[in-house]
Amino acid sequence: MRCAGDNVQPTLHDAVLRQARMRLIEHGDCPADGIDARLARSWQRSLAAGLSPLDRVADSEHANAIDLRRILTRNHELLAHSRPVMDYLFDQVRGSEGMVILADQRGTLMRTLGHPDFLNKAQRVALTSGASWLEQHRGTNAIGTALAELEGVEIHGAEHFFERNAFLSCTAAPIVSARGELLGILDISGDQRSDHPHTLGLVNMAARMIENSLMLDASRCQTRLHLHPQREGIGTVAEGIVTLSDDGWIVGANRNGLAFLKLATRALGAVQLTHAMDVRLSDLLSRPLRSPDQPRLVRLCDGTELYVLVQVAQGALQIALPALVMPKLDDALTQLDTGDVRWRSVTDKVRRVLDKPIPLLIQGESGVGKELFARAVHDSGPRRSKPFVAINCAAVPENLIEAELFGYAPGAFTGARREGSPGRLREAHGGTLFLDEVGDMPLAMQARLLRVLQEREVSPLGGGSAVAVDFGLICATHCKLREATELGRFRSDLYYRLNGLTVQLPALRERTDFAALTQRLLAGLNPQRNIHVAPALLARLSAYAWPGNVRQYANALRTASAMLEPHELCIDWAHLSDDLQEDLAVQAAPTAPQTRAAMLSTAAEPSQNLSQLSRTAICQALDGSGGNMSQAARRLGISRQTLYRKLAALK
Ligand SMILES: Nc1ncnc2c1ncn2[C@@H]1O[C@H](COP(=O)(O)OP(=O)(O)OP(=O)(O)O)[C@@H](O)[C@H]1O
Repeated sequence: MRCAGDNVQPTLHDAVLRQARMRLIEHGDCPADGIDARLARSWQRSLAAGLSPLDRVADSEHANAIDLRRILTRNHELLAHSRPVMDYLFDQVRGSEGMVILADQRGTLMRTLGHPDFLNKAQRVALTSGASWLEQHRGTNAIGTALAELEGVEIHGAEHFFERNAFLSCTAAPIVSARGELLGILDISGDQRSDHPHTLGLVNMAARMIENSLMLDASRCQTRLHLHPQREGIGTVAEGIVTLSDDGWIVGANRNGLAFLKLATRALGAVQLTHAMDVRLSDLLSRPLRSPDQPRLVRLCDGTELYVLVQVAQGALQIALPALVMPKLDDALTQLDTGDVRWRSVTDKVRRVLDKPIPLLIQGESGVGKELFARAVHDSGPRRSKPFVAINCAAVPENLIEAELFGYAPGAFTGARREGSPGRLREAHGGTLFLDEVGDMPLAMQARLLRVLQEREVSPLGGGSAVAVDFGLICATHCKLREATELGRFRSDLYYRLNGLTVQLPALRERTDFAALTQRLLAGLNPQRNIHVAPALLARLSAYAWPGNVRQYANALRTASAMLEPHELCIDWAHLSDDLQEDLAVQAAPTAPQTRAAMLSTAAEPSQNLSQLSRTAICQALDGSGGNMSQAARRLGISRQTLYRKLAALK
């Protein structure tokens, strides 16, 4: 077995391998020494999955046509960017009767290109679209083992766990996104007699080409840095690529980008470029205006020199070059933007209507920040010096909402203030009226509101002359208002009046800026202290579903911050409340480090319900601690008593 980064070494000596294999078949165990450590780990994982070298694989490990179509649709971008590279790769291996394979992040084969002579043999061992090549289904194999080890691997002949795969020689490399998420696996397989020592290098390079192509496509509207220690390295497959948010955070990078800047994946979204490079952002971004296409020499903070070619996005110019281009755009909307793609696209749309009399309808689950966003819209627009009046339509009792909104004349009803009330709509005059949970407004009130919006004047309850009002209108709802109109719960004429521009804020579990958002929340909660979350915990938090969205997460961080000793700056398991610890523990504890996307997609698998996930996590923790209950409980982050309780519930 050879792995990425290894010097090309001779494969395992045949005799040692044969002996180890005999032991595997005859005694069902794997020798601790003599064979490559990664191979031993993989054989052990295969044994732990209950496989035996002479097994046949169940047909159920093959996606049906509908599932396969779903997988292909979900991965259409990966497939599109892989296609030219796979075709090129196939040209290179055509002579050696091999095949080129693309699998998704769960090891399901999505596209195979093969020599007709070899395809027949491949079909017999299910090297065909739809088949799962996860280690737990097919034992040690390049695709499954590359997924488990998250690096490029070669598996030759008898190194395969299943006897029936021993005629194969396979080489696979992971493909990861600019945010470090595992996207899929690229593989070259062939007859083991035609194995070539350079295949691992070829597959690794092809995977890098696919990653770069995906990244360049996805970052068309972002500021991008192309880096290399040599000027001529820029533009080659060996270049580093880094993307920046408009205010200078490093939000994406290919592997070489991270390596050149000496950063780990967890730095994405959490580190400003100026912390990695000894350069001012405005200086770096102004240079391309003067001399486009000219790389410049830049020093990292440790003195290392790199050539950098900058491709500037429009927004970044606005942020970084106030004097050169336009006034500084550091408003409330910018401050809320921590790099999530959907959040940013909502912000961009809203900016276009900021100074226009177009009502805004904000949709999103409870706690995603709809009111915060509405306030930021107000604070960033031309009405910012006038009042922002927020009314929660679900919270005001139905019999009071009319008086609350429209005001009333003196003595209009029993219990009313003697001097009357102007009502919240008039309070909002000149500024912005924010109607939260507008979908919960009683139908009678909807008719009155519609009249006010049409006539632009308010008549107080109990008489008095109508008063002209002028306000910007922002509404928010956690339900889809269009559906409420179809059910007759919301007037469609009012819906069309409110719905000038409708935007949907993403749920926390869908956001791609978890690390940056965490830093922003922590900075807001603890302005005097530079508190951060331990990287392993951050990965678990980012994989959690957060049903209460940012509200729930901000509260969890507030509590955890309060648990820190005065000298502590790092939030870890021990600082979380017990219920959150338990919630995090029941989400699957992966055997290999997985990324947020991989974990989310595992969580989204309908066949894996919560109790199955809980069972998996507990079994893995017990396995990993050799049955030691205290150790397993610590791994899961729960008490020993809770572990006993959960085990009893599983029986
Ligand atoms: N991007 C963010 N940065 C900082 N805090 C946030 C962010 N988003 C939400 N919050 C915090 O989360 C909490 C909920 O936000 P908000 O009230 O705006 O959500 P909402 O979507 O209007 O919720 P609901 O639908 O339940 O009214 C607030 O305490 C807010 O400060």
